[in-house]
Amino acid sequence: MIALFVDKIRFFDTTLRDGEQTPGVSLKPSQKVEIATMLAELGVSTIEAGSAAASEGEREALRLIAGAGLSAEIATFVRALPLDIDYAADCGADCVHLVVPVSDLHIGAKLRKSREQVCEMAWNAVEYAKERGLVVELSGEDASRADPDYLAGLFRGGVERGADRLCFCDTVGILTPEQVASVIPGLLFAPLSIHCHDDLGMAMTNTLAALKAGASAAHVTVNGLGERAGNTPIEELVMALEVLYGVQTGIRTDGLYHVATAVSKMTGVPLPLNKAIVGEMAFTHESGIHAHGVLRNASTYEPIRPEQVGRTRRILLGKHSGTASVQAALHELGYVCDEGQIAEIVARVKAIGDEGRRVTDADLMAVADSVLDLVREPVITLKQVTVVSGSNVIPTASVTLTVNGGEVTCAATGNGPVDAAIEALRRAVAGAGDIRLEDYQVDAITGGTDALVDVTVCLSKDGRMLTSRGARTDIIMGSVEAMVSGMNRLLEERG
Ligand SMILES: CC(=O)SCCNC(=O)CCNC(=O)[C@H](O)C(C)(C)COP(=O)(O)OP(=O)(O)OC[C@H]1O[C@@H](n2cnc3c(N)ncnc32)[C@H](O)[C@@H]1OP(=O)(O)O
Ligand SMILES: CC(=O)C(=O)O
Repeated sequence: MIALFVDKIRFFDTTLRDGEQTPGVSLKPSQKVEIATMLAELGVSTIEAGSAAASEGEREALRLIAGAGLSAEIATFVRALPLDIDYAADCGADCVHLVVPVSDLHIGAKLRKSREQVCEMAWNAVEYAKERGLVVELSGEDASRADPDYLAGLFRGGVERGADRLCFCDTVGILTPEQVASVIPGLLFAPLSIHCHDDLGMAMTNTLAALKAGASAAHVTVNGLGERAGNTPIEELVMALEVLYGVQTGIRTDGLYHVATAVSKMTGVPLPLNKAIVGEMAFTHESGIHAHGVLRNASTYEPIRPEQVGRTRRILLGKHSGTASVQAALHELGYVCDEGQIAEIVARVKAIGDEGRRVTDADLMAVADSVLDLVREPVITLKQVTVVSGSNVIPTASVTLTVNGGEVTCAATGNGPVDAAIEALRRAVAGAGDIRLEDYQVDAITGGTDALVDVTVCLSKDGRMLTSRGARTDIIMGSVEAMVSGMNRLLEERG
């Protein structure tokens, strides 16, 4: 374990300010309130809810979040201007993140002012924010490229005028941990935060280095969202601190995945598959040797338990699978096979993988049925599907199925034709079981508008999950095929 400077680290979450500065991301006030509530429940100390000066919508969000009675301190970004500070106070913020450019580049090229003028602006703003009853976190923007003596003087003067906390911003992500270790100890005139950007992939490393060198708070965002390459991801920092440094962060780690997926959905920024902690593959295993090890003892290939961050382990089948993982999947699906049958099933699973395809549960069941010579009458058969969609109609689908021998016709509307068709299918089988769509993924196997579309769905019934696929040139029929195949498997008698 490496000792950190303070026992209790504060997490200043800026998902709703720097995170929302991710180009193309824009949240409605109601979405901001939803995310702020989740962040407070997670246990962060401060939520930077936005930039009050930016727009009426931002002020509306700030008013709502500040009035929501959350346990976290509510902050807003402000420039060193009375107007911005007035917005913050009038909206009910607890705290201002008062940002002042401190490098000669930013002072000269951007503000076109002198070092002395910027000090004056910063100090006047601190005094004014204190008069308005706000907690002040005085931040040095582009501090990594500032003259350290000038920065120290500006910070010291700010604290003398009432600043409660300070923040060192590595605005363009150019620090090294060695520079952090040398500069941070000279700036501890008040509790100091570190705000890192990930332009060179160093945000996490530099944040940890600052916490070792004397900083007591880390600026973080969910999923590492933020300007350009983003900021330090809360999920990675919290888990690194807990697991590698033995720090009790006070963050409810089992809520991290829920917040990550909710933020990804609301911002429209997908989670990279292989992202640490929250990526889809972070607790998924396919290789035979890994799956075999994990099935005997999960620690062999998992540094932390998935449940610690609100996740579950998955073992996927494909061309890298071995006997142990195929056997475990067959057992889970209720099949009893001898050694020869398993060897044949493993060979056929690998053959599907060699064709470049994912192996779903329904694929495995089809292979197993064929190897075991099991003949199953399908519970449902599709007789027809009709979909209407266009510029002036609500997407509507009707389906006719035979379900356990009886004919059922159902219709539904949806957000689009696929959604309508899936809902119509769900309604048509409702008498046989409540089947829910948990996940829907689509890949175009070839380029162009005539591409073969590969749809994978994850369905659940009574807590049992199952994946299945459909592949057609028509996305609606590919989706229907995946649904019908999966529903059939979920409705079959097991054993
Ligand atoms: C590193 C960071 O993440 S900094 C935070 C970035 N966040 C944002 O920009 C929030 C969203 N921004 C906005 O909505 C708008 O830019 C506003 C409302 C803040 C300002 O809009 P405008 O008044 O039209 O100004 P514009 O965006 O063109 O330029 C920024 C102005 O702020 C000034 N400024 C920039 N930083 C500061 C500061 N810390 N303190 C005081 N003034 C500042 C600039 O000098 C410029 O003013 P000038 O044209 O008089 O020189
Ligand atoms: C303030 C801020 O977001 C930065 O300097 O990066």
